[in-house]
Amino acid sequence: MNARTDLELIALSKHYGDAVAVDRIDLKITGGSYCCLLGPSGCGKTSTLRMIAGHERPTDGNILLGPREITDLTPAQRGTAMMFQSYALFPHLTVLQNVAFSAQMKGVAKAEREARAAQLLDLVAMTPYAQRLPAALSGGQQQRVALARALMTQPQVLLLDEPLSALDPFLRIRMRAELQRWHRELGSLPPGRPKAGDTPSGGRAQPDGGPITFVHVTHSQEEAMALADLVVVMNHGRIEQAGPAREVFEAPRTEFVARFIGAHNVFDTPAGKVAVRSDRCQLQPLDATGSPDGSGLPVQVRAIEYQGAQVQVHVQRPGAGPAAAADDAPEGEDRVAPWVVCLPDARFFQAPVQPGDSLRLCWAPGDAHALAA
Ligand SMILES: Nc1ncnc2c1ncn2[C@@H]1O[C@H](COP(=O)(O)OP(=O)(O)OP(=O)(O)O)[C@@H](O)[C@H]1O
Repeated sequence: MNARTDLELIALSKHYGDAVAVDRIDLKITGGSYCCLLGPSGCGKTSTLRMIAGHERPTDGNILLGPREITDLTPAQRGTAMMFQSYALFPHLTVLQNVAFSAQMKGVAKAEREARAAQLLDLVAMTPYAQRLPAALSGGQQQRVALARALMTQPQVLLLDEPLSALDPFLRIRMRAELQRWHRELGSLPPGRPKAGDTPSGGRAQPDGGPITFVHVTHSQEEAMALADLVVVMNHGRIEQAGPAREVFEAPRTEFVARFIGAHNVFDTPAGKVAVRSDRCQLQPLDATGSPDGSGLPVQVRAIEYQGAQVQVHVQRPGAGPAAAADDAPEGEDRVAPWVVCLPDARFFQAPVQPGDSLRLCWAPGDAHALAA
């Protein structure tokens, strides 16, 4: 990786009056990687992104891009570009003119800026729409144009604020694959030939057609896991955990991460709280001995959800009423009971269970992952 383009946040904070939106976060994002900032509403993701972009002034801390301190630079000087949630295209300009606009403002010659804009429209598969106005495009098409426009400044870091949230679920999944492909292909694009005087002080983005870093804000764990090399889980302005998607899923550090990333159950044990993946939990007859180490607890089936390839069995402590179950459900999750056992459909239908059945929920000791207190 190109050490020149690592993005580093050092003790970065943002306060709005008395409210602490971002609380002394430290984060290093390797140049060329795909990073997702993930967390519930209000956890400080957008504030962090806006500070990197230069749209929000940090209360404290520093931002480095490669060897450059960019904390106090203007957005245009940083080597970053932001793609906004509302694609904010100019309605009276064609697609090509929208993409070429920033270069036009900098005085880049028409032929040169349109050649670069055409190259980016090709990347996002929008060449046939170059002469259309934004109003004649679908949401997904507008998003592609917005992306091409952000890339026109040849940023070292592309900042994406909930880029898929306005799309329908099918398009969202398609665009996920597209984002991955664009991220991969951008590093191999020729850098273009900006005119002398066209470059911001301190260096030009993608100076050698090198890797581009994507920083993508989302509240969807599924999106983050599908896209990111580096998943950064935030809560109350702090980073709860940062690591590769698989590491965060396999070894959530805290109860918050285990619950937010989903597909985990959290249990109180004499040794402290542990997380166990829902697909590693098992249901046995109540009189079974449980796990080899004797772990496991009596539960009652509360609901069953058939999901095709798998079946989710929602369970709770025996006798706990619906209200108790709802209280136990983690914030932001719509579970009907505190724990979920996720079974392959074939296994479930070999020995189906019913709501009201009393069973033992257990797990292998090696599948229990200790959580930080
Ligand atoms: N301009 C502002 N003035 C005052 N408080 C703000 C401002 N912008 C954000 N906040 C507060 O800072 C906290 C973090 O907000 P931020 O937008 O960074 O969170 P987020 O994780 O991006 O949330 P969402 O997913 O809802 O966009 C929230 O409590 C929010 O209300």
